Amino acid sequence: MRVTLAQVDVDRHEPVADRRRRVADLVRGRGGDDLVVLPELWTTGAFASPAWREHAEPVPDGPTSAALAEAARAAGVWLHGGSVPELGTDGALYNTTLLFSPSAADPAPLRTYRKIHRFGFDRGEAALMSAGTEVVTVDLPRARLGVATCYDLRFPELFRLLTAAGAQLVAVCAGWPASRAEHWRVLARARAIENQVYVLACGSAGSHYGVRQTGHSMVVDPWGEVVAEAGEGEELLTVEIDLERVAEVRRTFPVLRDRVLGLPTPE
Ligand SMILES: O=C(O)CCC(=O)C(=O)O
Repeated sequence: MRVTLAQVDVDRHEPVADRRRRVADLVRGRGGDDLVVLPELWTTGAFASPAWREHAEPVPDGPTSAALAEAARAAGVWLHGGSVPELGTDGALYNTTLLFSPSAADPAPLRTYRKIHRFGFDRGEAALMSAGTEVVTVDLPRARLGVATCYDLRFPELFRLLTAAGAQLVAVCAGWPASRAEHWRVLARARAIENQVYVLACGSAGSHYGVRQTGHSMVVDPWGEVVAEAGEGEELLTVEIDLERVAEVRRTFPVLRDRVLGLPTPE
């Protein structure tokens, strides 16, 4: 399975509409991939709280959903479209991941995940956005993908629920600050090791609203090895994933079977 993490530079000086076009073009060029993953809140920037409401969009009737759905179909790829500030029908804002199937004939061409753990303690996202409540997995043609966003990475119980729901890969879109780059690296590996899943951790590049981004998107295998890692700038990180590796690690080192507190063992 060929996966590309698109570590987009989210510069506040690039107008949102221009970046939307640029990213849709980038996706359109990814024919041959099985899955493309974008970062968190890449239209505005993950720390651009003053701009979120202005650029919030309804889902699925907003401009980013339309542009990405078209691009995913044109490229014939599954697309994890990172996340956008969603304007809910209740008037609230959500940090919402958009996942597109390449087929318009799919009965559910767009699935969504609203970020559960909001960052900022009592400021920023935690104050301005509402929390999602649903744990989401999506069946790709050859694998079950779990979905998490940025700060969610700090909550192992979410990843355990995704694993119990059968996820073999977990995509984490992020806008992780460079000041905590080491946490990004360690937590992505920890979530992969403890759940024996691939972690596809896609961050953004650049600097916006005074927050320099970590970059360093990475693909971590179910043994915790970093199989590919980006630098700090905008970059496409493409990697071939061997899904057999999940079964192999779980078979040869069956730690998930030894859990005594809680959830059922995944298949
Ligand atoms: O947990 C962190 O250190 C960063 C989280 C974050 O930036 C976010 O969720 O937007």
